[in-house]
Amino acid sequence: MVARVFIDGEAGTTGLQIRERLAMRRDLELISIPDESRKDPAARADYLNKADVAILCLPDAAARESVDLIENDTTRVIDASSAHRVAEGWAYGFAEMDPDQSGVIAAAMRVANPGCWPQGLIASVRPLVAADLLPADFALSYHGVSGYSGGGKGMIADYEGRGTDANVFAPYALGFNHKHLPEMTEYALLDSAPLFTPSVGNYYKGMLTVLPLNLAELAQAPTGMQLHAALADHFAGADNGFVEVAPLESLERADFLDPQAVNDTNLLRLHVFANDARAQAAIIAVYDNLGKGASGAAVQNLNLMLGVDQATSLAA
Ligand SMILES: NC(=O)C1=CN([C@@H]2O[C@H](COP(=O)(O)OP(=O)(O)OC[C@H]3O[C@@H](n4cnc5c(N)ncnc54)[C@H](OP(=O)(O)O)[C@@H]3O)[C@@H](O)[C@H]2O)C=CC1
Ligand SMILES: CC(=O)N[C@@H](CCC(=O)OP(=O)(O)O)C(=O)O
Repeated sequence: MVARVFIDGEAGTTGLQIRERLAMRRDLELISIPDESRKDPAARADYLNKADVAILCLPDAAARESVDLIENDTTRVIDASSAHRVAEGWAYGFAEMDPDQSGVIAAAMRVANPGCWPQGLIASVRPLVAADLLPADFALSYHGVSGYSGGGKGMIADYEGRGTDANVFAPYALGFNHKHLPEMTEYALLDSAPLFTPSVGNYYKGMLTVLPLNLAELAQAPTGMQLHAALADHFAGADNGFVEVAPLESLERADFLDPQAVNDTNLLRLHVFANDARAQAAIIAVYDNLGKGASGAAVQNLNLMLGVDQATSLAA
């Protein structure tokens, strides 16, 4: 059976990228709403209800509306917005998060695609808490830089309008209340939210996140080798995994740490750096905000839900 896939919000940044990634697929039929009715709830309801899988690439309120417009019990949903990431009845769409998470996604009717910032944190922290190397109440800070496409069409137009006059590096969320905090706390297995200071750079896409670890605060500080081994073991077992762990390093400079290093792929690459004598370490994640951070992850989840092999179908 050829699955019918509807992208609600296909004219947006994430939606367009998903459409491009699916354009050559013969195992599914992309059903597209006419441009003039793309914001008409009645027309959207029609497409949502005739789709086998609906991928929501919308602001949160519109994504909630789409779910309410589904009247049957057959349309499966992948929501790229942050509306349902900690909601009851939704599977969290980070397939490599746990060994059985890809199976949970494969069986789900409702999948919440992860936020771009949470993925770097969850990949860096969850395996360490699960392995008892970090306590759940450890005070963490987390920062990083994202290309401006992370803010969607509005931010793209703003940055491209200002060109080289736009800030090269712009910290934000300095009210310390970013909307990703609940999702980060829950799936990184933390007792409370990290101190999160994201920033936007004046380039289109690609992310680099940093989790500094002041391990001297722990009675039993894990070594860099222990941190690295826990992450490498965790992600070595992931089915269809797109998380890679680079070799353990202790470097003054690392030119390969470029937020754009894995653009146009679905990879999330983790790097571990440590100085055991000081009991200090940092875990750095590099990924494409429109790849593993959004559209690539949505296609990965779609493949899991349709039982399609990632290697042959996820071109990126
Ligand atoms: N960009 C990224 O890196 C990431 C984005 N996401 C999430 O994905 C979702 C989409 O983001 P993104 O693609 O960046 O955003 P964009 O602003 O680029 O696209 C959103 C699209 O939704 C359309 N839209 C808005 N309201 C409605 C409505 N009521 N009915 C139908 N369509 C509507 C917009 O229309 P119009 O074209 O007229 O504005 C636009 O085309 C968001 O929830 C975002 O938070 C998640 C992870 C990363
Ligand atoms: C650079 C930038 O502004 N990024 C967005 C997050 C993009 C993303 O992850 O989207 P969701 O919010 O749907 O998860 C922000 O921080 O709000």
